[in-house]
Amino acid sequence: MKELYNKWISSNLPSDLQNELKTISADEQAIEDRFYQYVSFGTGGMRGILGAGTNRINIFTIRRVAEGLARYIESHGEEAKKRGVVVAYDTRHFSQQFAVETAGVFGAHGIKAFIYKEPRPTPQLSFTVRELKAFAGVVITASHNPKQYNGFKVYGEDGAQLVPAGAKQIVDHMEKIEDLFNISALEIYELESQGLVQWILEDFDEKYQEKLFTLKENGMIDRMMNIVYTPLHGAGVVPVMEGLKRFGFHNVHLVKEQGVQDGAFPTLSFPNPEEPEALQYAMELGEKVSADLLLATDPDADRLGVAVRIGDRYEQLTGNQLGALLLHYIIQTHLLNGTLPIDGVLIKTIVTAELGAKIAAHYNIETVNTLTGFKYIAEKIEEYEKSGERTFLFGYEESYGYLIKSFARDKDAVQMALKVSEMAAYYRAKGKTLLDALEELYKEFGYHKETLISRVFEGKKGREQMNASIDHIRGNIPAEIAGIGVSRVEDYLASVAILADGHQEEIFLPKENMIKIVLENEAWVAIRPSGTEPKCKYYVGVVGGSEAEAGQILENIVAGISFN
Ligand SMILES: O=P(O)(O)OC[C@H]1O[C@H](O)[C@H](O)[C@@H](O)[C@@H]1O
Repeated sequence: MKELYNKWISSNLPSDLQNELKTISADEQAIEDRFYQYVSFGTGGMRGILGAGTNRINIFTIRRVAEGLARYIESHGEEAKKRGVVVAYDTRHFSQQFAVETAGVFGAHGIKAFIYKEPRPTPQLSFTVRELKAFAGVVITASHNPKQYNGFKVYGEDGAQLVPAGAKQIVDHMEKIEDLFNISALEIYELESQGLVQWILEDFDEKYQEKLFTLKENGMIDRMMNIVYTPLHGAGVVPVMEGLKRFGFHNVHLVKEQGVQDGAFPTLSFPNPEEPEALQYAMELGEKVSADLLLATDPDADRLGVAVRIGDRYEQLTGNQLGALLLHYIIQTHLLNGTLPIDGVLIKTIVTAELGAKIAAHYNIETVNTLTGFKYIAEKIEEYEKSGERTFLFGYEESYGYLIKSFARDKDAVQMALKVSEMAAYYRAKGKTLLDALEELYKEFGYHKETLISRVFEGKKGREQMNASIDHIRGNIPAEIAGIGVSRVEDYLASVAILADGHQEEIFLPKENMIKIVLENEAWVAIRPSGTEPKCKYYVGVVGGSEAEAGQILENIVAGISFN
């Protein structure tokens, strides 16, 4: 470890990295943490803490992944190189610099880069890859992680994040790179003079807006809806504000403090719309202006958080709730317009609640479940589009990711900010809030309640402990939880589901270290290691005949799970 450290500190490093390494010269643990591995390439590409070392995000580890991707593109021939790569970035520290660095590495391979001049959302990048028929896409972002993080997401030619098979090829190329201080990268003036870079912005803003506008449904809806929007210092601000205006919403209030693009995220510690803290400024402004609806997008605007006014306070919706509401609304508008496809399909992840699936079934719409990660939803969209087998209606996951129109192939918080506003206005015109609409769904399909419990397992040792803990669960499946019998156990690593009578069914999904236990009362518990954070995630979902009953069942099940 010390050898690597010495190699780094004696290299020509930018001063911030040099200083960081100097200050930890006597701290073995800090050195080990920075050098014991390369930042891994997981669920959403490469994501990690900014700083010096192989296990940090810095220009060298960025060049390494860019080089791996460049070699992967090269392996697909001249045509792929010419089609090039679209590069976008969010507002984080170093995001723009890393984007330019990435283009420099591509340039050294003769691969053309189309770079956004300003921070733009991840779904806009996805759209642009498709629009330009580029071979790949990159977004420099760490999504909703805190300010200390950054990362590198990779997109394929269909505009979707790479699934493991593609990612593995890039990792194989990365592993063959011997010296990360020796990766060639062209300077920007060289890229420009050789025609290897094209800056993009307004044209694609406009094209994206035109596509977004296709989401707008006709009909009389209440345009006076009072909306507060916060981009949480991120890239959502331009397209969301413009899109809302074009949709006809004029009573929109931007949270000014968080409308400022700033990678320090000075007003909050987690720019994650799942966190109640992320909506705090929006709630304060909402109270001042009496807003009906609060919207929050994360720094790369792929996730959307929503809160609804109830009396003198705001209630935040969960991803499961908003997903179910959106699906129901989409189906209703299709029914009104007579456009509901007979082969329509809802795509959701296995850790997403079943309310959406029940609504879909009620309207004879099939639900397809995928592994966790929007990339798997996108993979299915592509598959159905190519085969013509089914018509994509809606895709969503509990972690605040949703997509309606497939011009983007990642969760799109911009599409959703517009659609949720339209949906809220539609209900408002009927004298209802989104919470009223949700209550109606609960009455019809049962009160669904979910929770997510995370246990942190830091470092190398932590990962081993976490895997051991999941293995332990796998080997000791209980016969009941909180007195309720187990009816089905799904082991996604063994690709098998075992029913209470011992009957077995094969699971046709890629293997993943995940277990789902389904109980006799429709409740379920799923356990999986996070692919983006050092955490083990326990997802729990229940159904009850009333809000109180569902709450009680949930409480009992959580108390009945043994977290060893
Ligand atoms: O649960 P993790 O592996 O940490 O991933 C966290 C989230 O990352 C992305 O946003 C994926 O699209 C989600 O499906 C996933 O829930």
